[in-house]
Amino acid sequence: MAGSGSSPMGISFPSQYVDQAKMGKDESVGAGKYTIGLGQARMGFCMDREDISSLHDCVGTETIMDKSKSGKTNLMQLFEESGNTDLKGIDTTNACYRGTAAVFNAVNWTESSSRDGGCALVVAGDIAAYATGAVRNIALIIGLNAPLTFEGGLHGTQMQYAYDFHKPDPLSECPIVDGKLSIHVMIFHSPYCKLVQKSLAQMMLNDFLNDQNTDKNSIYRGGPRWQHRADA
Ligand SMILES: CC(=O)SCCNC(=O)CCNC(=O)[C@H](O)C(C)(C)COP(=O)(O)OP(=O)(O)OC[C@H]1O[C@@H](n2cnc3c(N)ncnc32)[C@H](O)[C@@H]1OP(=O)(O)O
Repeated sequence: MAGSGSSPMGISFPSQYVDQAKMGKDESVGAGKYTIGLGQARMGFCMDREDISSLHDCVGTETIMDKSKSGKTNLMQLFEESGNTDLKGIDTTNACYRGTAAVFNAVNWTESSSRDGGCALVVAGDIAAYATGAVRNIALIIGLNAPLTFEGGLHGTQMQYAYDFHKPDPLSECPIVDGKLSIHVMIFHSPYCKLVQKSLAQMMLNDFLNDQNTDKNSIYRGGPRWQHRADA
């Protein structure tokens, strides 16, 4: 069986955004804090007429609409015309990891005996219903013989107890986020672009350091330049 993975993929952002260079100037911290330091040009946000469902959220989410109704039921409206009600799966709700978990669940289902033909659809979205953060939504179709395949057994997981998201104030609708702690404990995630670049760079450096090949300097052309980081 050829590996399962993603075929078509779509990503959407709300049309409203805060220009990050302007925000830096307005806050008197300098344009570079957001554009260079956090690596982002625009930060999208929802208007008061939008919620996670208007972004077509379903399987993996951090944000449950009205904290009750499942996003999956909203997505089912897309299948009414075809009369297809036979769609398994439910919302997977968790902080940053919910979309990734939904993708792994879809890959596992695709490769399992539960699969009865067809593909899995993963729709992951987040409207960042807390004090700081950006809005995004992504949809993937997971199936067999996909051009972008997942290599089974090659991903690792690290889970630990942490208090970066919590809700100590019952009068507050939104949780409190300790951003510094969050980016420290969730090593490889994407609240802003620069963290993704840094995470990939660290991964490449680890690969370089662990590589036993004698000619690794030619394989990782930038590697030796960063050796000092490991030596420090
Ligand atoms: C579902 C989820 O995604 S959960 C994610 C939840 N977390 C979030 O949403 C994160 C929310 N954001 C935050 O908490 C904060 O904005 C943080 C933690 C990302 C940044 O903290 P702040 O104190 O505001 O910024 P800080 O002073 O650390 O500056 C950020 C970077 O910009 C750099 N910087 C600051 N000013 C400038 C400037 N003028 N020019 C260039 N770079 C600058 C800093 O050196 C720093 O770089 P570094 O991280 O490589 O050290």
